[in-house]
Amino acid sequence: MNEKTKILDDAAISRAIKRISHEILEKNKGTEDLLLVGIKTRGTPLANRIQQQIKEIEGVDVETGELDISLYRDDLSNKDTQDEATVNQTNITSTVQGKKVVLLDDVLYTGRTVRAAMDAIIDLGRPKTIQLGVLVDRGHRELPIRADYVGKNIPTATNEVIKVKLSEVDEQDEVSIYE
Ligand SMILES: O=P(O)(O)OC[C@H]1O[C@H](OP(=O)(O)OP(=O)(O)O)[C@H](O)[C@@H]1O
Ligand SMILES: O=c1cc[nH]c(=O)[nH]1
Repeated sequence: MNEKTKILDDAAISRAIKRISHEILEKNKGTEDLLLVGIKTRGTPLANRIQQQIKEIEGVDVETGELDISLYRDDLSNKDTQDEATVNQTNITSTVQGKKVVLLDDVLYTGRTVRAAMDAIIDLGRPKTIQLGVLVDRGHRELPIRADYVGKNIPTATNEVIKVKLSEVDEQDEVSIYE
């Protein structure tokens, strides 16, 4: 698989995260009852960076949590492959009851990971709302799911793959498209 185009560099990723942080505050009219939940792997640093931004803007430490969801997809280019997402681990120490939960992930594609994440949250209690923020929306949804906050919409072909790198996990911040 070869890198075709670099879509976002570290400055662009940083700007997108700052914008999303402001949008979360605007939509929710502040920080009250917010709970940021990162979907592993790279949704976790995304949630932490947004938490840091919100702290800088509002001076408030918003609660965070983490979900580990595996997607069993053997071949991204094979449309007939049966994908299923299962929750491996839930690391959410605060209650979700009455919270405004913001799920955060690096890439939104079929929507199956987010569907599993919503099921996991609802198993824990009744949040007031569940919202979704992603760094990249690459299209090709298989479920009626959309993101409330999007870093960048990147129309893709099904044989392409979006790779997000974040320095907490990878050596650098970068979003590229591979073919
Ligand atoms: O909308 P979907 O079709 O569910 O795809 C999106 C998911 O796929 C990727 O996760 P991946 O399973 O590659 O795990 P990783 O984040 O740990 O690399 C990505 O990080 C999203 O969580
Ligand atoms: O292209 C894709 C599809 C799902 N998940 C990714 O990280 N990239």
